[in-house]
Amino acid sequence: MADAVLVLNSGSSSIKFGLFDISGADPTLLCKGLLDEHEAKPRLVVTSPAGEDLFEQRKDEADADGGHLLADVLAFVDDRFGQGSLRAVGHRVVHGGPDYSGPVELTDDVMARLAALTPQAPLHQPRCLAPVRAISAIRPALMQIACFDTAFHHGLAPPASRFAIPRHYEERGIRRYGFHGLSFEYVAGRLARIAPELAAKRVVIAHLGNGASLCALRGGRSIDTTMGLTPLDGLVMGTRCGTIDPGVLLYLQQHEKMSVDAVQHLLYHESGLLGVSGLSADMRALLASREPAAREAVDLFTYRAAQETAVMANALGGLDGLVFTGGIGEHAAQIRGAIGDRLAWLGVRIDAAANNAAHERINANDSAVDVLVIPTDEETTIARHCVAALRAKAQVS
Ligand SMILES: Nc1ncnc2c1ncn2[C@@H]1O[C@H](COP(=O)(O)OP(=O)(O)O)[C@@H](O)[C@H]1O
Ligand SMILES: CC(=O)OP(=O)(O)O
Ligand SMILES: [Mg+2]
Repeated sequence: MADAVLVLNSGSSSIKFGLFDISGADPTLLCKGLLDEHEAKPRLVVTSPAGEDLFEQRKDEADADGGHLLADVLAFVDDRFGQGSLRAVGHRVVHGGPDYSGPVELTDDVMARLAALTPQAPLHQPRCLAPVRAISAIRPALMQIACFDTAFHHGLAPPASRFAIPRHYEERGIRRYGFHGLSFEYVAGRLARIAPELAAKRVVIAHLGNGASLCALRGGRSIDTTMGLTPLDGLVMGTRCGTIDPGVLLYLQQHEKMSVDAVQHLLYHESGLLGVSGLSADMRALLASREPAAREAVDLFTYRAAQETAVMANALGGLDGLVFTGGIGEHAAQIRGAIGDRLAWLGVRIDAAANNAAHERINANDSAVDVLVIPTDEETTIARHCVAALRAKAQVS
C-alpha cells in the first residue's frame, strides 16, 4: 500500500482528477479521470496514465455537488490501492485573494474566506469549493489542501498589480491578482529543466485553453499577467469576453436596462469565441467551420493574443521566449502559427513543419525568439504542493 494523494482540478464544466503515488522523489500518476456531474446522467470515468479505460460509472440522477461521484472515486481508490493509502486530497482553487501566497489546509475558517471570494470568480470558485464540502462529509478526517491559481502571481507589484481607480479600493483587495498560476508554475518548472538559459530570460507563457491568459516571466517569476481581479480580463476566451471597455458595462445597464446578473452572464457565458462566432466556444469546431463568423472569431482570438503578448513583452523589456500551453496552445498549430505571424515584428519566426508536428521547439533557425510548446500539468503541480504540505506536517517521510 503506497502513500497517495488525490488531486481534483475543478473546471467550469467538469472535474478532472489524478491519483498520485507520493512515495518517490516526485509524485507519479497512478490513474486519472473525469467527473461529469452536470449531465442528465452524471458520469465518472477512470483511465490509466496512458489513457486505457479502468472504470466507468453512471448515475441516474443529477449530482449537483459531485458528492455521489466523489464517494465512488474514494471507494475506487480504497479498492484498487488499499484502504488508508490516501494521505490528502489536493484541490485547484481558482481564487486565493490577498491572503494566500501558497497552499493551505482547508479548515472551516479558510473555506469561509474562500467562499467570500466567489464574486471575484463566480464561474469557478463555487465549483472548486463544492467538492471540498462533499469530501469533508464523506471523510471528515482526511486532510484537504487548497492550491491557488492566484498564488504564482502573488509577487505582482505596482504598477502591474494596480487599477487606475481611487487607491482606497486597493486597500479593500480590488487589485489585479492573475490566474492559471498552477499551469504557469508547471510550465516554468519544465522550461527551467529543458532550456535553463532561456528560463532565466524574458519569457511569455501563453496558456490558451477554455480560459486563457498570458504570464510575463522574468527569472522564473511572474511579473505581469493578463487576468486581473477576476478571470474575465485579458484574452478572448471560450465564452468570456476578455478585456473590454468598462463603459460597455455601464451602457448595457443604463441604456439596454440589463440587470447586473444579466451582464455577468453575458460576459462570462455568452461572449468570447461563442459570442463572436454565434456557433461554438470550442476552437476545434471553429477551425473546422466554413462560416465567416467562425473565421472572424478565430481572427479576433489571435489578434488579441498577439496584442497582449506585446503588452507582456513590454513589461519584460523585450522577448526571448514564447511558450504555448493549454488545450489550444498545445494542439492548434494554426493558432500558434497565426499568433507567431502577428508577432513577426518582434522577431518571432515559427517553423511550419515543426509547428504542424507540435515539436517541443517550433521556432525557425532565424527566429530572434525561442518558441516552444510545453504541455501543462496542473494536477502534478498540486500533487507536489500536497507532498510538501504533508512533509511540513511530518505526515509522510
Ligand atoms: N486538436 C485541437 N485543435 C484545436 N483546438 C483544440 C484541440 N484540442 C483541444 N482544443 C481546444 O482546447 C480548448 C480547451 O482547452 P483546455 O485547456 O482543455 O480547457 P480547460 O480550460 O477546460 O482545461 C477548446 O477550445 C478545444 O477546442
Ligand atoms: C482561471 C480560469 O480561467 O480557469 P479555466 O481556464 O479552467 O476556466
Ligand atoms: Mg483549464
